[in-house]
Amino acid sequence: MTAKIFIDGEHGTTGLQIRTRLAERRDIEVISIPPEKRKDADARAEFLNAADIAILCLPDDAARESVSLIENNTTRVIDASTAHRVSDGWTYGFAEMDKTQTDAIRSAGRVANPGCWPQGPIAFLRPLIKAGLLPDSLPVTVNGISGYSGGGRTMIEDYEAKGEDAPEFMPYALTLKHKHVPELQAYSRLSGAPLMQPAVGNFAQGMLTALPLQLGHLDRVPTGAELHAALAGHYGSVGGVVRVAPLGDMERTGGLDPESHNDTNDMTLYVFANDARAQALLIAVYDNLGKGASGAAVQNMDLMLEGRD
Ligand SMILES: NC(=O)C1=CN([C@@H]2O[C@H](COP(=O)(O)OP(=O)(O)OC[C@H]3O[C@@H](n4cnc5c(N)ncnc54)[C@H](OP(=O)(O)O)[C@@H]3O)[C@@H](O)[C@H]2O)C=CC1
Ligand SMILES: CC(=O)N[C@@H](CCC(=O)OP(=O)(O)O)C(=O)O
Repeated sequence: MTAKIFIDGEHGTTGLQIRTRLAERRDIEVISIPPEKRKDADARAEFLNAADIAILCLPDDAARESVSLIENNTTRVIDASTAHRVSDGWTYGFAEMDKTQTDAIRSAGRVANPGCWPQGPIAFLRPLIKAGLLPDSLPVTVNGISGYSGGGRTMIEDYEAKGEDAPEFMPYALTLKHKHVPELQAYSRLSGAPLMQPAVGNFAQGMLTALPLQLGHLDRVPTGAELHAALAGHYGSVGGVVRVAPLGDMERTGGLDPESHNDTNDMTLYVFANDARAQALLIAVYDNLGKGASGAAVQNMDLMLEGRD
């Protein structure tokens, strides 16, 4: 039977992107709530309970409300918000992070779609810690830049109103309490909280995340080639959409254009290193609305459909 998909928040930034990605699909039926009823809890409950998979593209509180409105045990959920990413009973929707994660998503009833910022750092840290090349106690700082669509409708309207007067590069999360720190720590398997220093740029879409690593204090310092080989081995064996670029020995590269992966679900991991100084720099490039949000949601939906009885 054709699976019924309900996108709660279909008219927002993430929801619209998912709608577009599903537009040509004939193997599923997207059931859409009339726009004027999109905040009517009774109407949402009806659609949520009629769906085989509900994809929540809502603010956190509304996402929690949607889950509470589901009264059956047949509607499966993908939540794109931050509400359930480290909650019991939820499967983290980053398929490539472990060999077992794809199967876990296939059979899950509740999938938390990852935040855009943590995905790059987790893509590096989880396999490297697992391989024993980095300790879980490593002090980690993440920086990077995202297009303004990462802030949803309000930020998009704000940047588009300012046009060229909007700041080109604006660091934020200055309280050092960014909402993605808990999932980044949990799924990287770090023992301490990473320090996140995100920034938003005056471009709509696309992002990169960077992990500069000082490794000189480690008992055993991994070389850049070892870090690269471990990542290439991991992503070569898990399948999926994460690709490892050849080991970088260059002053600069156009591959690090944060907009270069726009409208795809791809992620490319770059490793740069100065072994003599025991330093490495790990950079991930992806689309905040692709692998960072809507692309990952569709990837997770497809895995869940494969896992249907
Ligand atoms: N943009 C991005 O890059 C990413 C976003 N996310 C997450 O996805 C979720 C959606 O974000 P995004 O699409 O950017 O946000 P938007 O603000 O663009 O869209 C949110 C949508 O939800 C609707 N909405 C708000 N409150 C309610 C409610 N109580 N009941 C029903 N609908 C409601 C909004 O309607 P209205 O506009 O009329 O208020 C809007 O259509 C958020 O949790 C966000 O953090 C995750 C990863 C990346
Ligand atoms: C540029 C910008 O503001 N980006 C958003 C993150 C978008 C995102 O991933 O939000 P979720 O946690 O809902 O997944 C921020 O840093 O708050």
